[in-house]
Amino acid sequence: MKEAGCDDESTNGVVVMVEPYSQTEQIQHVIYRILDANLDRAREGLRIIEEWCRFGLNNAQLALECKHLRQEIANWHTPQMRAARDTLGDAGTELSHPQEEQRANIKSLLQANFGRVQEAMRVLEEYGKLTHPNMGKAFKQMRYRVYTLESTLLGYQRHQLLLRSRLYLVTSQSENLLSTVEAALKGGLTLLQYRDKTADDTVRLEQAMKLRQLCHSYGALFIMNDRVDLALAVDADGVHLGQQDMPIAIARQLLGPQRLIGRSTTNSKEMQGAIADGADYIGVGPVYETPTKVGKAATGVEYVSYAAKNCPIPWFAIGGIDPNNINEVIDAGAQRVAVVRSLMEAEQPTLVTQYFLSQLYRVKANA
Ligand SMILES: Cc1ncc(COP(=O)(O)OP(=O)(O)O)c(N)n1
Ligand SMILES: Cc1ncsc1CCOP(=O)(O)O
Ligand SMILES: [Mg+2]
Repeated sequence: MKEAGCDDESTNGVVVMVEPYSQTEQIQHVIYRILDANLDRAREGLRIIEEWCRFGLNNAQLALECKHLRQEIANWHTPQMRAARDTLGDAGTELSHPQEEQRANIKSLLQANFGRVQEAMRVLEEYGKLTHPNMGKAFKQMRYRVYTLESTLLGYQRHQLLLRSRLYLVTSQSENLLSTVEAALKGGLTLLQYRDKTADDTVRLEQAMKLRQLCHSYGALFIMNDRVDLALAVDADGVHLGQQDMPIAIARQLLGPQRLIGRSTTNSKEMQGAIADGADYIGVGPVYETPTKVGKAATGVEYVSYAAKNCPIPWFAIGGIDPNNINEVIDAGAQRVAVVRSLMEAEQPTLVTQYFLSQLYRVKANA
């Protein structure tokens, strides 16, 4: 800010005090500087997000929304705001937080930039109200568009990762729960379901939270078995629901469109129902009888062949699948499988994961 009253000019030896900037002008100048800095900040953040939508996800629609937002922001950037810029005199240019120097992965890079854009828009909304009657309203609307963009982008990334996942580990109770899961993640696992039918909710919550963090640190998806409430509580990527669990429509209302919902199916009728209800993926089985699901009749590989010909959404053959019969399941048409004991009871879960994946990647994915 210019110091008030310090400018003077000499005319014919007579010192004439130049009218200092009025207080109103000084404040206006400061507001323009704030608006200028935050208009730039919002555009820069959006550009970083746009590059990922365009080159990382090949998603023209999301990239276009970033571009439209950037253009709309640019329309508010007036010459007076640009003229108020004083980079050398800006005490904030040297300030940076250690967290800004590090980004663990794309997810945290995107999160940081969404945060930056939303913060800048909030500043523009508030200070904009002092400058133009419509600026506050315009930036409020844009801020909500950015929230929607963030949630759409997250949902899109989840679906993409689901499509890429060939192996699904469903957990069982184990003293080595975390180390076994981590070993599988090291072998390339990208999809995990936490399943514990008997533990207290306090234990489930604690384990689910740890597993979600672990999965996300490896860039894998984390799904909660049976419980929509726990899925929300630990910010899971989705939930797996059986035929006796909550109806998909209600789960969808609670979870929103961006989280994944899986459904168990044992026959064509259940498969068609799950698809009609909007499941993101289905379980197909138990293919073989299994002590993990006592009393549930095996469907045989015939149902796997039926799914291969008729299921348009991602599906996972499940039930009694192990390294000895995986090729029989693949020959029946499976491209994705889910297992419990084969990994939870493996001596070397990393190697078994790698073996399963090597077999499953031999076949091309359709859905
Ligand atoms: C991938 C996958 N498929 C099927 C199931 C079984 O779900 P459900 O029938 O609800 O039985 P429980 O797992 O709740 O005992 C599953 N969990 N995952
Ligand atoms: C939960 C579930 N649903 C159908 S089969 C099954 C259990 C599969 O376990 P395993 O891989 O140990 O046979
Ligand atoms: Mg269930």
